[in-house]
Amino acid sequence: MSEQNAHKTSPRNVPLWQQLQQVAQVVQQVQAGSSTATALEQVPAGLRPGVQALVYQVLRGLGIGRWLREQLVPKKPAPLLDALLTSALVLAWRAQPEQCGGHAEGYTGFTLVNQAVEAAKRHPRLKHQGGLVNAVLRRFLREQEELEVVYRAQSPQRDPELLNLPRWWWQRLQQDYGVQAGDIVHQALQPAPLTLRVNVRHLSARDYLEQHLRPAGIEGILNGAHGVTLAQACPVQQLPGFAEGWISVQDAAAQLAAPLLLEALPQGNNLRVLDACAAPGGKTAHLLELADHAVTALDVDPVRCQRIHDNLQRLGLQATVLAADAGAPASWWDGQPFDAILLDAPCTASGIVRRHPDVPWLRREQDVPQLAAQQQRLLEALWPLLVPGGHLLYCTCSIFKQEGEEQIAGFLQRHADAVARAAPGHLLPKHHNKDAGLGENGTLGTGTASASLVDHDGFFYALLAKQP
Ligand SMILES: C[S@@+](CC[C@H](N)C(=O)[O-])C[C@H]1O[C@@H](n2cnc3c(N)ncnc32)[C@H](O)[C@@H]1O
Repeated sequence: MSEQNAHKTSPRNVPLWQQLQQVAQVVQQVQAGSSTATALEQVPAGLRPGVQALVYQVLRGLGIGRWLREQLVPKKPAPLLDALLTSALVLAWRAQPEQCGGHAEGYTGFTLVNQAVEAAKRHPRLKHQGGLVNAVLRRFLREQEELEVVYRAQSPQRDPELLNLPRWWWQRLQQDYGVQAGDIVHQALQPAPLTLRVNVRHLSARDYLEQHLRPAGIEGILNGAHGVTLAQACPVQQLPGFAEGWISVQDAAAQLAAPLLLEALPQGNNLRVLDACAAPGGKTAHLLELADHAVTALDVDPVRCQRIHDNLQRLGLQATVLAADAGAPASWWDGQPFDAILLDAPCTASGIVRRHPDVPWLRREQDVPQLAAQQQRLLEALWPLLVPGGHLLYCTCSIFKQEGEEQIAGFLQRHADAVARAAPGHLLPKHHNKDAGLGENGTLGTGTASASLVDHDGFFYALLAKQP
């Protein structure tokens, strides 16, 4: 279920207090280190879409929520009560002065507070805390203006949104991007739209939009060479041609990978292409939609390899799928060099916070150097597998420079036979209809490939040619 429409499919007769109980449960688990997706699996299916929408809204305001809870209840409550109070405070804060926007639309701050109190009273583990929840939230309603003044005064640039990410994250963005950091946070805290990749083996993105979506009453815009971004998200299974393999869900920045690599290759078919970190197979499939090459799709996780199979099957495409560690080629490589390698390396995912607002709260500061070391290990292990004259496209869905620009600068220093070709470098998240003017950034970037993107996540691309 996409986020945008999730609340609309919730049964209207589910009272808010019941949803808030589930929200508190999920937020408690995320605060304890679980991903939102895993925590949502325990929510009854009928409640899940609406609960997900509220949870995402809470996560996008978690910095404010935690601060408010600390002001109002300085001694940290037990985890579930803490999660209920924090969630209710975020939603009520967002509702000010009278009405809550976004996914909790239609609820006033007073309704939210009443329903949060009800959620506590009717919960077996919180029923004795109803009085406390009532007192805390009503005090918030009385004091919210003063609280906002204090919070704003101590926020970087007096902008409360900037602390809706962990402080170390904000500091890293400032270190990497200086004055642009604030814009990046604002873009990252917006919900992402649903973007489709159209399979050009069947039809063009324009034909799909004009001949299939619009006649069905579904509005969208072209986004990049093969992308369509929908005005309103909906379940993809309901879209024309999904079962037939016409479309896949893929952010527009991720759709740059396959064309960037293929455009660097000589004309012809059946070149040996390695997709080294391939699951669930989005970029593998795009490569195969665009060209007839012999693609090996590798992933260390056998369960995720099954998803590559499933995706290729739906799209009617074929690759050799291997479950193996790309960093240990001795265990899987047949000794024949590859003409091209795509390394979509594991990373912090700092570029896709729009879609996964739990990411900043699950990551720890020390993950950045650890993942950078893993990326370096993969680059070093794969470079010898590339034929002289071949190309390696390195990408991550991170905007942290240690995982992008700095990673590649170090690689180029260590490898005299590697040359950086034109590639977008760091792409910063960009929301359609926002004129913040964010675009490419970084010394390695050229920006041409991304010029036609109207909305996309943050990403990094570097294209390396191996000197013959
Ligand atoms: C960013 S995701 C790849 C997304 C994929 N390229 C797509 O477009 O659908 C990174 C993947 O790297 C895999 N991975 C992590 N370490 C790996 C390793 N040492 N060897 C191979 N795959 C690895 C993870 O299991 C994960 O599926």
